[in-house]
Order: sequence, then structure tokens, then C-alpha cells
Amino acid sequence: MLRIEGLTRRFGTMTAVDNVSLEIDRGAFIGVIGRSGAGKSTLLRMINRLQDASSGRILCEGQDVTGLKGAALRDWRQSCAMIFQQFNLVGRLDVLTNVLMGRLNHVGQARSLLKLWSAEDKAIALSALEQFDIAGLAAQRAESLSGGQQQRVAIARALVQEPRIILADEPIASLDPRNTRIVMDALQRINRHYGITVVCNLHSLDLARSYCDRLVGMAQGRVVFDGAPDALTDDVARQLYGIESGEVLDGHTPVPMPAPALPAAVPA
Ligand SMILES: Nc1ncnc2c1ncn2[C@@H]1O[C@H](COP(=O)(O)OP(=O)(O)OP(=O)(O)O)[C@@H](O)[C@H]1O
Repeated sequence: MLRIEGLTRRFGTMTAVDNVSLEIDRGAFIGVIGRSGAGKSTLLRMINRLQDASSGRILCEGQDVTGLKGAALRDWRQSCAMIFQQFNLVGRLDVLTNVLMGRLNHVGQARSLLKLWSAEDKAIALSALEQFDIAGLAAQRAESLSGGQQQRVAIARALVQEPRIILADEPIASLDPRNTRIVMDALQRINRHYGITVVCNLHSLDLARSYCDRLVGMAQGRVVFDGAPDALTDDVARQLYGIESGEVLDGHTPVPMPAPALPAAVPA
């Protein structure tokens, strides 16, 4: 589905992502792991085109997305939704409107600025909130929610974009263990129920092993491991994390709960 070829990003003399090549299958749940500064965020931001590559290519089903501009670039960004550590909601707006922002590319800016959301768009947004058990918060200002609730709103917003890929950049970094599990379960549900490909940067190795079906380990901008979670031995993890490995290998992380059955999918 997604083919990354020799992707490199330099900042001055520093190479943040160094000649990365990956093939990402449709429906995969991939964890990108590695110590701080390994290049994980830069890789995700290049896929979404929030950052341009210095060299290399990203191909999605044959289309070169590296050079997209204008409407084609907007379409690409809609089809690969980003989820950020700090949620990136508009705090003074209510939850429902934040989720509706994910429909922007579907309804056009003029209508959205005038808040002329159709009943269908509202139903889609509410249905997405329901799936993450936060429909009751629809009228509340986003800034009044807890971190875990805000991240679920951000995931609902990503879902109503109807993306093919979700790129989650340390989505649980600022959450407590309970909310970590809830948010990771929400991503897992999106992956399993809708078949949306998830690429998720994670610092916690335990979480990555629990939720992902493939791990990509990065160090100094390069891919140094690419395989099934079982194949990542503690020895490899120690090489990957260096002095951080004690913290990463010994840290307690909650075990995921089985995902419950879901209601009907959000209409396309
Ligand atoms: N806009 C930028 N300008 C200059 N250097 C940057 C920029 N963005 C990232 N870097 C550098 O690129 C390297 C990789 O950063 P990146 O944020 O991709 O790593 P990361 O693995 O996501 O780390 P973390 O987990 O701490 O976010 C780091 O050395 C960082 O300082």
C-alpha cells in the first residue's frame, strides 16, 4: 500500500531520518520504536507531508506523494490522518465541532466556517464519539476534558476524515496508565474494525509488543530492526535504546483488554 524509498531528512548538518525504506501493508498496525531523537516523529511527519523530505520518495498505491501540491496534497493529508501527543484540539470549541473539523475536506471550508454542518455529518461525528464512549461530552468545550478524553476526541476526528492511514505520534505520551490503555484500545479498534492502517510511534516497548503486529526500530535516523514483536529480543532492544533500555524494558505497562464488538461502521 505504502512504499517508502530511501527517505532522508536533514536539518542543517544533522540527518534526522537517514535513507529509510519500508513497505507498509494495508491494514497493518505498525509500531515505530526507538529512543528519543531517533527520527520517529520526522518519519511520520514526512509521510503526512507536514515536513518535506530532503531526498527519497513515498509512494501510495503507485502515486508519488512526495511532490503533491494544492488540492492533491490536501487529499493526501485527508487520507492519512495525524494524531499528536498533545491532541491538537481547538480548546475553546465544543467536542462535536472539533470532531466535525475532520469532515472539512468533505464539506468545503465555506460551509464549515459558517458551521453549516449537514445532519449527516453531525450523525457521523456523533457515531464516532459513541464508539469511544464520549458522545455524552459532545457539547462540552474540548479544553474542559481530561487528557484521555481529549485524545479519544482526536481519534474520533481522525476517523471521520475517513483516512486510509492513521499516523499516531506518541499518542499516549502524556497519559496515565488507564488512559493509555483506553487510547491504545481505540486505535486497535479502528485498525481491526475499519481495516485502517495504523503507524504509531511509541516509546514503550511493552505497549508496542502488546498492540502492534510489526515493529520498526529506529536509531540515529536509520531502521535497525523491522519484524514481528516476538523477534525483538531484549538484546536487540538494549541495542536500540542504549542507556534508556532499563527504563523501557522494566517499565510496567498495562495489558490490553480484548476489544469489544463494534456497532456498524461510520458510513463512507
Ligand atoms: N525542525 C527541526 N529542526 C532541527 N532539528 C530537528 C527538527 N525536527 C527534528 N529535529 C532533530 O531531528 C532528530 C530526530 O527528531 P525526531 O523528533 O524525529 O525524533 P523522535 O525519535 O521522534 O524523538 P522524540 O521521541 O523525542 O520525539 C533530533 O535530533 C531532533 O532534534
